Formats: sequence, structure tokens, C-alpha cells
Amino acid sequence: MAVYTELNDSDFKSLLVDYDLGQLAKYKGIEGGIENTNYFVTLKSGDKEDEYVLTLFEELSYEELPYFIELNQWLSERDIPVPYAIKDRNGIGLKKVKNRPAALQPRFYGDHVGQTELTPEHCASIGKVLGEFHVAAEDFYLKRQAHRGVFWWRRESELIAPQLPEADAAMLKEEVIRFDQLRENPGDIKSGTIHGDLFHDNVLFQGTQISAVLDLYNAATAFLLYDLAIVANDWCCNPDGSIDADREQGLLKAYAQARPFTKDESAAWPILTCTAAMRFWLSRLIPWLDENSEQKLKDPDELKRILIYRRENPGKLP
Ligand SMILES: Nc1ncnc2c1ncn2[C@@H]1O[C@H](COP(=O)(O)OP(=O)(O)OP(=O)(O)O)[C@@H](O)[C@H]1O
Ligand SMILES: N[C@@H](CCO)C(=O)O
Repeated sequence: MAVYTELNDSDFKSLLVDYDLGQLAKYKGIEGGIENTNYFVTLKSGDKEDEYVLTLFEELSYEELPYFIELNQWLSERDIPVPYAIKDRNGIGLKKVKNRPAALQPRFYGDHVGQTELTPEHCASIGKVLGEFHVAAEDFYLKRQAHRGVFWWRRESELIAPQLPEADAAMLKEEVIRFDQLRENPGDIKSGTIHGDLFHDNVLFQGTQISAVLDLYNAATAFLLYDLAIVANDWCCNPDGSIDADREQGLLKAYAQARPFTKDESAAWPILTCTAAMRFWLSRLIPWLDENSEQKLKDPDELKRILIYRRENPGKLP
């Protein structure tokens, strides 16, 4: 159920007339995504074949997309390995295909690494790239409130609470309040442009080196450390929800080389690791509890276990 919009030859051909990239050779739907429809597209120009990825945005609207199109372009120009919308002959990157917003992007090569295969070296690689991402985006000129950020989780945690066991509802509420308190007194915690969903399945590797950071469609303006907490929870966790210290130290030390931590960030880390776990626990709970939801169901309990562990074992920045 990952290719939500089926395309045929003529859909591709009518898009490609706006570019000088070559003739359509073949295309193939990409399985596994949740939010968007993606196709690998092969174009032939003389003897040369090049591969691209066509994304059709199934959730984000035309009005919302320029932020992401500009951000990907910005980061890519600063050597962060992210896909970006290739501009057509008229300088337009955000296109329309089958009445959906769409972007044709370069294909990156590399492999996904399974969660249980992640090593401290993989975690150091993502720490370095995320630190560089945050630094590269420092002067990015657009701002965006996350669509699954503080206002969303305040509202959704209230709505969902009656469907949860009392202890779960209370834990959710506490984390919403703890974040609000931190937000009122942020001190020198740095805000900037975050990826917002940097789970390991949004990265491609060549060996232990990162070849691509994908799926920036949760990017927003927020605490940079919250972004790092999302990564730490996913990349450094064990199946029981505990955090592997070697992987986490690898991540944090490599990140700090690109962007050193500020004083108040050390105190905020234990809270933000909980906020990050709460955010994804909640976004997984919503479709899980909605019997009409067609979204692929990711297990909310994975994030609940991480949240419980984080609450009982406050982490420390190096
Ligand atoms: N530019 C690219 N180069 C190579 N592979 C890509 C590219 N873009 C997407 N893919 C492949 O397609 C998969 C799905 O893409 P993406 O994560 O953007 O979709 P999504 O629907 O937002 O998925 P999810 O929400 O599950 O992360 C990626 O995990 C990757 O394997
Ligand atoms: N990365 C998210 C899904 C896509 O936003 C999760 O694992 O819940």
C-alpha cells in the first residue's frame, strides 16, 4: 500500500517534456513508504542511463511544499546528501502529476541498515551528518512550525487520553507539560531547522558511511537537540526499549564535533529524549486506535518502552 497513486507511461512522459533529461526507459513503484508515493525512474540519453526518484506528495499541499523544496535545495548546495527537486527548463522544481504535487529528484545509491545491525560506527556517522545538517541550515531563511509538534501533541494527547489506560494517559500528559515548561525557559538551548523524522530507515549507507538522508517532510523550526533525541531513541535502542550506551556515545560525540552542545542543552537532554519518544508513541497510537485507518501500523509499544526507559534512566550528554 505504498504506491497510493498509480502512474502510467503517459503520466511520466507528460512530466518529462518539461525537462531535458532524456527519454523514459522504465519506472518502478517503491514499496515501503508511508506518506508519499515514490517511483524509481530510468531515463535514457544517447547511450547513457540515469536514475531518478519521482515523489508524489500525498499529504502535504502545494502551499506547504515550498518550504521543503527550498530546504532540500539549500542543504544539497551545502553538501548535505539530501535529494532535491530538479528544476525544469523554466526553473520550476515543484511540479504537478495526476493532480498531485510532485518532485523529480536524483536517485541516491546505498543500502538501508536494519535496526539491530546498527553499530557505534553507524551512529557516529549519523551524528556527524546531523551536526553538519544543523550547521548548514543555520541561516536557512524560511521557518516552519512542525505539523506534529507542540500544538499537535497538546491537542492529540487530550483527544486520545480517554482511549488509553490511566497510567499511559498520565505519562503522556506529563511529557506534554514537561516540554511546555522547558519551552517557557529555554535558556541557551539552540533552535534551528530540524529533520524531524531521522529514523534509520530514512538513511542510506555505503558501508558505515552515509550516502543519503531522505524524507525531510517533517522538517521544521525547533530545538536542534530534540532532533538529536529522535535519532538517539531510534538508532541506539535495544528491543526492550533500553538504550545502548556505546551507540549513544558514538552518536553524541560525533554530533558535538560538528556542533558543540550549549550549557542548558545538558540539562534539557533527559527531557527532550522523553519528548521525542512521546511524539512518536503518539503518532503511532493514533492510527493504531483508529480502526478505519489505512496507514501501515508501526508498533506504538516500541516507543512506549523507550519512553519508560528514558524516564527511569535520564541520559547525559558527553
Ligand atoms: N532520492 C532517493 N534515492 C534513492 N532511494 C530513495 C530516494 N527517495 C526515496 N527512496 C527510497 O524510497 C523509500 C521511501 O521514501 P520516503 O522515505 O521518502 O517515503 P515516505 O513515504 O515518506 O516513507 P516513510 O514515511 O515510511 O519514511 C526510501 O526509504 C528509499 O528506500
Ligand atoms: N518514523 C516514523 C514514521 C514516519 O513518520 C515512525 O517510526 O513512527
